[in-house]
Amino acid sequence: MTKPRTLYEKIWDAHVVDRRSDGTCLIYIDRHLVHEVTSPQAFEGLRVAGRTVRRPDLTLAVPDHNLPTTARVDAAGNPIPIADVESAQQLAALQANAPAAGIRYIDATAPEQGIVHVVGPEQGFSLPGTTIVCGDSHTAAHGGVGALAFGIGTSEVEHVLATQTLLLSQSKTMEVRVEGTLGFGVGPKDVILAIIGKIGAAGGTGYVIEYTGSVFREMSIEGRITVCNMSIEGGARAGIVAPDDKTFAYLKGRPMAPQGAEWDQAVAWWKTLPTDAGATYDRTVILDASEIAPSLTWGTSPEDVVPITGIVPAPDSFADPSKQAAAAKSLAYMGLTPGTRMQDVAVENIFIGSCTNSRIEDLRQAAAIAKGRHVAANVRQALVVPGSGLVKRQAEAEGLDRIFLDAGFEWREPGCSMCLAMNPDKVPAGERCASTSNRNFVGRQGPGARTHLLSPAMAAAAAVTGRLTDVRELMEAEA
Ligand SMILES: CC(C)[C@H](C(=O)O)[C@@H](O)C(=O)O
Ligand code: SF4
Repeated sequence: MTKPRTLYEKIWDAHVVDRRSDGTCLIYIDRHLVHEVTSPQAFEGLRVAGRTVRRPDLTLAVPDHNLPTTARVDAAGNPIPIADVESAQQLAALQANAPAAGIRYIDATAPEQGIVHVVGPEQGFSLPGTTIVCGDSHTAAHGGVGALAFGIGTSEVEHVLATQTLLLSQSKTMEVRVEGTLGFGVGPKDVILAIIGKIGAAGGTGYVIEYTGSVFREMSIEGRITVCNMSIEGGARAGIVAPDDKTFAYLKGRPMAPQGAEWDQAVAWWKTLPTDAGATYDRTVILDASEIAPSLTWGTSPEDVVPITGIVPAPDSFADPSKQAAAAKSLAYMGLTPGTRMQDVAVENIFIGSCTNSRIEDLRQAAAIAKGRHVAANVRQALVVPGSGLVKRQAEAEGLDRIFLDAGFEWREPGCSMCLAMNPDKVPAGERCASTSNRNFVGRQGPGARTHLLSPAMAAAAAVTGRLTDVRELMEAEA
């Protein structure tokens, strides 16, 4: 009998091309996603070395980070030039490099354009049991469809373009099990914030996390992608949920998914992937679903998590002296006083978007709160940025754009937007943003910007009240 293995170990073993004496392995890469920020130097490296792209058919390129989210074509249908010189250069490089290498390139003006981590699963490019890389730390998102997916650096991007392989050491395995039923108003974003709050921003270092338990079995694929997306914020190399019937139903018929007999063969293999009974993980962390509240961050690390019913913590409430110092610094940057109720904190900016929370389900949840209400007078920017053109169209078909526009939100074109300050969407210095993105680092949304990470429903609730708000109050009001 073969030794029982975890999901991660099965995918790893299936992709080993060569084992080196030092324990590292050459791993075959099934899928490579490419965006404009981390690819120009990689393509340039290939050119200088006189190398070509080995498997352009396994590579997909789409611009997202540097694109403004305002209209992309003028009234005559011509592309509107990008004002920022560096952004324009990176975008032009991708637009030239990808097609020249025979790589499918989704243009900024195409309906399928979107954030690379939204586009992959949506196109059926990201599949269970595959190894997926991208020069982007949030590649772990694709673990939501049962892929082993992780971010790589620009030199590795070049290596994968040239060889379709990567030299890696195997990670340790961590099981994060959440059993039980999530409470009213609690969703995937609250679950991952609670997990990171528990394990810490470095807690996953050296591990690939498998999310197990009834909460993830019952969770939609969109929700699983949200959870896996933020694995990196818990320090992990990747996060993954075992593929199941929900995964297969989500992927079936997507443009780049296998069809016909190939589909049946693929499903048969995917069904063998879940962790075997008796397999062991290097570490297991257990959370009780009923103890997870609608959550958000107060500081500048994704581990700085409190329930919305909580208060801004005092630095001396932390045991570890280095955490005490970090908390004091965070609070100064965030302009917060210990003891303040989170719900008394006013916000001037709202961002609903990013590869964490810009899929259709996210927009539906935000719209359910925005419906029939209006953005508060003290809120100066309230952006809703769909993760892709296809999400945008679907939302429009469902009338969600009207709900947001009537409520005073802006309805934008797809892209990374205010998640990071690499395009015109920024939070002004000293202002606060209720954001559905995944990073609350100093300066992340613009120099001096103060970020509170939370769910789409909580962001919409903050928009209509003008302060951080327990979404359950607005949901109860509806009932
Ligand atoms: C620009 C890119 C390389 C970066 C990443 O690696 O994640 C960005 O997507 C981010 O979220 O910070
Ligand atoms: S949306 Fe944010 S986290 Fe996601 S890829 Fe873009 S910049 Fe990175």
